[in-house]
Amino acid sequence: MALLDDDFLLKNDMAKKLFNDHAKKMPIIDFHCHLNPEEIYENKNYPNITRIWINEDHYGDHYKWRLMRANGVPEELITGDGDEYEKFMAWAGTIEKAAGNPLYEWTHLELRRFFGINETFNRKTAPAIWEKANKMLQTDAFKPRNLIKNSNVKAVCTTDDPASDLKYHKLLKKEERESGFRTLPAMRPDKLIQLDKPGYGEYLQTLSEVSNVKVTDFDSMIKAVHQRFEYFNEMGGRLSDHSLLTYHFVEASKAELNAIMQKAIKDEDLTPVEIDKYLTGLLENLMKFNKEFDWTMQFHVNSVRDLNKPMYKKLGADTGYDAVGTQPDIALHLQKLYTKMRDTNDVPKSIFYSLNPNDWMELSTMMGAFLEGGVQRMQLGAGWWFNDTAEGMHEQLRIFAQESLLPNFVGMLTDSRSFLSYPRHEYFRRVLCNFYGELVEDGRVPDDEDYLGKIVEDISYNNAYNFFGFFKDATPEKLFN
Ligand SMILES: O=C(O)[C@@H](O)[C@H](O)[C@H](O)C(=O)CO
Repeated sequence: MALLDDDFLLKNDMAKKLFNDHAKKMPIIDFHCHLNPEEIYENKNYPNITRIWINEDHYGDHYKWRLMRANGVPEELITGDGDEYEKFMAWAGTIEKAAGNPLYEWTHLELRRFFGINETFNRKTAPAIWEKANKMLQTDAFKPRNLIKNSNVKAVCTTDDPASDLKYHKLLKKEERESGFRTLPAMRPDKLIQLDKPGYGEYLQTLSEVSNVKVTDFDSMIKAVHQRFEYFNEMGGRLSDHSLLTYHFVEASKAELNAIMQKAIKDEDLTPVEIDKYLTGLLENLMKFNKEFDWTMQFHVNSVRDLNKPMYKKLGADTGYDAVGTQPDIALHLQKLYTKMRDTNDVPKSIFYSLNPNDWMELSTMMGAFLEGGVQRMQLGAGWWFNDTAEGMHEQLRIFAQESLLPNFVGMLTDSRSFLSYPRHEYFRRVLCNFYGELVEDGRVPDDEDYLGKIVEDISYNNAYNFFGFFKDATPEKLFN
C-alpha cells in the first residue's frame, strides 16, 4: 500500500465503508488541547512552517523535539535561536529516520491535508516544501481560526489555570458565530496540585485576588476554588483536568491540611505523605465541585516529568524530557478516593488517562463500579502521549469495549499545541473503523453498516456533543445562536 493511501489503516471492506461513509464526515470536538487562546484570538499567520510545526517562541511540539534530539540535532536547531530554515531541514533529516514512529505518519498527513503536498518529506524534498508551505502559510486559509474551522472543529477546549481571567475566551465568544467554533476553558489547577513547587504561596495570593476570597487556610482556598468554578462555568467551561504524576490516597484532619499548607507557603520541605494528604483533601473538593457543576473531571496519571534537570532549568516543563510513570498501585489509590466520594454521592463524570498502559485494565474495571446516574459517566481516555499510536489507540479501544460499552466513548482529542494536529482525529477514526471492521471479519459483530456506522459516528462526535454539554443552548443543526 502506498504511504497514507486513501485506505491506510483500513484493512477490510467494512472498515473502509465505516470510515469513508460515516466517521470521516463527522465534525470534531477537541475537548483537551494546549492551544493558546490568545493565538486563536489574535489569529495571525505564521511566518514559516518551522514556527507552526516545530517551535513558536516559548513553546512548541516537544514530540518533534525528542526525535530531533535522538537524531543528534543540536539544541539551537530545536528550541534554540538557530536559523529557522536549518531547523526545518533538521526536522526533514529526523523524519527520514522516523519510519515506524507515529510522527512519520502525522507529518506526512499534515502536509497532505493542509498543504496538498503528497511527496515524501525528506532532506531532498524539504527545500521545495519550505517554499510552497511558507507561501500558503501567508494566506487566510492558514490563519489559526480558519485552520480550526476548516478542520470541521466545532469546539476547542484549552487548558487554563483557575486564576486565568479567560480574557481571550470572552473575546472569542463574541465572534464564535463567524469563527464557526466555540473556544472553551478547561480548568487545570496544576499550581494548586504542585504545592511542593516554588511559588505556591505567591499563587495563593493570586488566587485570593482573582476570586475575591482571602486565602489563608485550606477552607478559604477551597472557597476561592469554588468561585473559579462558578466563573469558568459562566464562561462555558465544562471540564477540569488533573495531572497526577503519582498519587496515594491518604486522609488528613483539617488541622493537618492547614499545617501542610503553611509549610508549603514557606517553601519548607514536605514529606510524600504530607503531599498525598493535601492532594487527597484537594481532589475530594474538586470532585465535589465537578459533580455540583456537572463537569467532567479528567485525570492524567502515572507520568514522570522533567527527568533531565539541567534542561528543565533551561527550557521548563513540556519540553520533551518526560516518561511513563511506574507507580504500580495508582489505580488502587484512585479506587480508594472514588469509593470514599461515592459515599456522599460526589462522584463526577470522569475520564482517566494513564501514561502507563498497565493501569488500563485496573482503571477501566474500577470505573465499572461507579457508573450510576447517566450514560457512561466513567470513561477510559484515548491513548495518551506515548500511547498516541495506532497500537495504543487500538489497545484502549479493545479494553474499553471488553470492560464496558465502547459505543458510549467520547473519542479522541489532540492534546496538542499546534493548529496542524487535527488529522490526529482522522488517524484515530481510521483505527476505530478498522477495530470494528476486524470484529466483522471475525464474525464477532454483525456485518451491518447502519448499526456500526452509527457507532463510529457517535464515537467521532455525537457522544462528545451530548456528554460534555458545550452546546446546551443549541441543537446539533444550529450550534451558535
Ligand atoms: O496534559 C498533559 O499533562 C500532557 O498532555 C502534557 O501537556 C504533554 O506535554 C502533552 O502535550 C502530551 O501530549
